Amino acid sequence: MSHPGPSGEVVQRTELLLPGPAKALGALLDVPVPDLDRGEGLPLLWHWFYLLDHPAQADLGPDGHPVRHCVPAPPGPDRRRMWAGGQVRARGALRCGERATRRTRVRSVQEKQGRSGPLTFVAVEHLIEQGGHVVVEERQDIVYRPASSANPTAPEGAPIVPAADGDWALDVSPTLLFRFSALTYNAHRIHYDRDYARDVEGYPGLLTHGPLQALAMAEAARAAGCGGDQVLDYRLVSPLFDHQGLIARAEEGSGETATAVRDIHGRRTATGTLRSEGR
Ligand SMILES: CC(C)(COP(=O)(O)OP(=O)(O)OC[C@H]1O[C@@H](n2cnc3c(N)ncnc32)[C@H](O)[C@@H]1OP(=O)(O)O)[C@@H](O)C(=O)NCCC(=O)NCCSC(=O)C[C@](C)(O)C(=O)O
Repeated sequence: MSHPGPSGEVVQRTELLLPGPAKALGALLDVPVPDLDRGEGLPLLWHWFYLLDHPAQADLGPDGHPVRHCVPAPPGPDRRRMWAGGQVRARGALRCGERATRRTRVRSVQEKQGRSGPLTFVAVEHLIEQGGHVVVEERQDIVYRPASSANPTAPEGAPIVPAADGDWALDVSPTLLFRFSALTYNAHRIHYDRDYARDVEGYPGLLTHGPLQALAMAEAARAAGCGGDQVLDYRLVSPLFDHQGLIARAEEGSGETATAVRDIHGRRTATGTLRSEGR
């Protein structure tokens, strides 16, 4: 692996993809693991469990994310990092049993004014190559907010909206969030340290990871048989806390599959569309 450098630099990592992370994800989400020896490659978004950065403990900041020798680096001190959305395009099969290389760089930094205050959006590009071809092309939108920004509150007393036929539901417990953090080597404390999430960042509970919600949308589409879609565009539109459940749904339309995540009260927390390049 090349040593992580400052923003603008390309950070590269190569490894042999082993079956372990895919099997661990299957067990965590109770989803079918495809044939890892002879199959068509890993399902959409399963690359998130491979080619992970391993920052030095000494480089972690107070929120558990690295503050130096990392891409992206936070745009300033005392910022609150969130995963805001992104786009993932599968351009070929990513297979276990073969080496793969990921190249990462910051594509753009944009300052915006949101309802909740100033927002710095950092678009991070990841390209994964295997066998001489780019097989996964991804943009991750990471947002940084000042510590003084207004935080959402959890709606109280709203009626429960039960899961319907075809919904894909997860019980979001601290153990699920902890195991997802461990599988992605993500030490961000908002997902497992309730005291920190409440007292320092001001959230009413542990936050459900953005990638976990995106994965739920992709898995809902896979379970619904909306097969073959290779491009996912998604946004995390509102924080989802650990006591609020996670219910994903995917519905195939004429040009694309619409997908979303809601909490047990019906509040939408993520939206996405899946499409094939050819449709
Ligand atoms: C993103 C928040 C702060 C915007 O907050 P807001 O409501 O203040 O924004 P807004 O007023 O709706 O929009 C302002 C501007 O931002 C843009 N915008 C607005 N939303 C997005 C988006 N998603 N992606 C890209 N752009 C976005 C929007 O289009 C607009 O741009 P414009 O002025 O040009 O029109 C707010 O919607 C929010 O809190 N979303 C939920 C975030 C969340 O819960 N993420 C998952 C948990 S954090 C996590 O998983 C972390 C992890 C894994 O540990 C890790 O660090 O990597």
